[in-house]
Amino acid sequence: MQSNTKDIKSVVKRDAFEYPVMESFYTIQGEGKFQGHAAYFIRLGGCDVGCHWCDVKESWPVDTHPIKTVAELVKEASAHPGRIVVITGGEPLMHDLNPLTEALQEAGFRTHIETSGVGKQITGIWDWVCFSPKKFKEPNPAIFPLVNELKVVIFHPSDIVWSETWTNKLPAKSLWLMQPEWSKQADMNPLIVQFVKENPRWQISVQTHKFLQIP
Ligand SMILES: C[S@@+](CC[C@H](N)C(=O)[O-])C[C@H]1O[C@@H](n2cnc3c(N)ncnc32)[C@H](O)[C@@H]1O
Ligand SMILES: Nc1nc2[nH]cc(C(=O)O)c2c(=O)[nH]1
Ligand code: SF4
Ligand SMILES: [Mg+2]
Repeated sequence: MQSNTKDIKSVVKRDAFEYPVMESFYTIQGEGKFQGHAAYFIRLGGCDVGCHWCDVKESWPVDTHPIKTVAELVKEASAHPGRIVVITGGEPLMHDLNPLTEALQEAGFRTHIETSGVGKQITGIWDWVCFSPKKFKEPNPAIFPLVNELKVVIFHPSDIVWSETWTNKLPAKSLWLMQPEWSKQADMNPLIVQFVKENPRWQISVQTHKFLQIP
């Protein structure tokens, strides 16, 4: 009885936990292994990594976005039939993702994250971790054993060589993807195609949602 009361209290507290949310939307995962699958995206505000080619710079401020609770986010996601929730940003690891991911999994969702790995702590319970390291800020090495897919954005030919510096840190089963920076496709695609043909452990990820003109 005592412990039951305590459990209810901790769930109420968890469901009241708050996040800054730039936007949330039901769409098709455009990138990586789950490309083509329906998913609910939650884009949290806040990022201090500073990628000059970032396609969502509006997400960078941490304190200008509407605040939502775990309960509100789970309810919104539950309004759609898809059972994957992708937590992205901004840099989602700026926040404690344990309350949100715990509640989402309890509600029957798969929890996926898009992250640069930059954060003091690696929080959350994950079914799929997409790790996209950046030259502009070192990731927290605690993420390495959790990585399911490495996704390196290729802006310059030197990024192809740099991509290979990450692979030996990651689980043997992880997928290795190169994704052309959106504005550099004409120059980077031929190089990536050539590289993957010669190094078939690697795969290409393109931002298919942008071709489909969906969020
Ligand atoms: C906007 S970020 C948010 C999540 C996290 N901050 C990160 O960088 O992984 C989501 C994904 O988009 C990629 N991305 C951002 N801008 C891009 C661009 N201009 N071209 C290609 N990929 C891009 C990131 O590398 C990341 O894999
Ligand atoms: N459709 C769609 N797929 C995505 N995959 C990763 C995205 C992201 O911005 O994290 C993204 C996005 O913004 N839209
Ligand atoms: S880490 Fe992600 S959100 Fe932050 S600037 Fe880079 S691409 Fe954008
Ligand atoms: Mg995006």
